[in-house]
Amino acid sequence: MLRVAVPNKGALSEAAMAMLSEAGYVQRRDKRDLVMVDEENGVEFFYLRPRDIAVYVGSGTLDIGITGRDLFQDARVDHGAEEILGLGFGQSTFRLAAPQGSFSSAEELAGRRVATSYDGLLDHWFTSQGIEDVEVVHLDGAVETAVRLDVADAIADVVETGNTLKAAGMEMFGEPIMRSEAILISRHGERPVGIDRLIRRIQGVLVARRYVMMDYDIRRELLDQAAAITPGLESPTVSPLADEDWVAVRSMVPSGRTNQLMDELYELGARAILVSSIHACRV
Ligand SMILES: Nc1ncnc2c1ncn2[C@@H]1O[C@H](COP(=O)(O)OP(=O)(O)OP(=O)(O)O)[C@@H](O)[C@H]1O
Ligand SMILES: O=P(O)(O)OC[C@H]1O[C@H](OP(=O)(O)OP(=O)(O)O)[C@H](O)[C@@H]1O
Ligand SMILES: [Mg+2]
Repeated sequence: MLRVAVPNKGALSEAAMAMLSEAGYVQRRDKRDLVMVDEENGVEFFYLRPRDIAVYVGSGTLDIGITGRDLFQDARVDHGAEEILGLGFGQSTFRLAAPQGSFSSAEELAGRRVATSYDGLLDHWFTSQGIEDVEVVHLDGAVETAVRLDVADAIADVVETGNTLKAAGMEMFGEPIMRSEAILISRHGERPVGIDRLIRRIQGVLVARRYVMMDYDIRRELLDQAAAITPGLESPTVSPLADEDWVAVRSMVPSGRTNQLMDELYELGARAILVSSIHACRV
């Protein structure tokens, strides 16, 4: 059986389970369940702390898992596991922050103390930037309070809306250290049975979420121009209409651009433009 790691709580848990359910896998109903066997699909799901998932997959105990890119880089098991796919949820940035007016660039942190829960990631980043003698202070959470309590001069933490920092009287400075989202990770090189099918199913969910189906009618002589607006994944489907001067076109388009594309098509002369959502797909 394929052994899959799923975040058991925190910011990624619900969305990860929703994505797996959408991909046709059975997920646990009770939050206390640690393992769920999906007999029909030949997959065993293990519900683990997202921070630990990189370790399980990196060591080869589990075949594939969902975690955060920031957590994966923090765990530094890159030699054992690799990112296969960004999943488009759990988006955040990892940023430096300090009480208003304290610092304006990362370079000013040389010789200072910076608190974080992501010390592996932060240590590595300071080294890569050539910023020396930074004392990285590890804290388990609630990092925003570290400066007020004088265990650090600045912090580095996950920022989603920025509300937590603002409420703590802190401001961000410097460029983001990294941009994160939930990712699928697996062991380098190995392809256990069933893994390709799971990846394909997840890719199907991503495409179904990111694309919609667009249908329209267009005069035959304008088809090339219309196809350039909606090229589809491979190429649009073109069907004849009873009126030989017109054709019907069907194409997948990015869901975020639907209205712009409809405007462009209408202005070109397309009519009966319909948009429908994609329930599931395999690309
Ligand atoms: N608003 C957010 N707060 C925290 N993590 C977020 C947020 N949005 C996205 N994430 C992502 O979720 C992951 C962190 O998950 P989680 O919150 O479970 O970890 P944790 O903070 O270490 O755990 P806990 O808060 O339970 O101690 C990271 O990959 C992070 O980038
Ligand atoms: O930018 P925002 O939308 O405000 O979200 C980011 C905050 O959320 C997380 O904290 P969490 O609730 O996980 O607590 P923790 O710090 O104890 O992990 C993270 O550590 C930030 O503090
Ligand atoms: Mg947290």
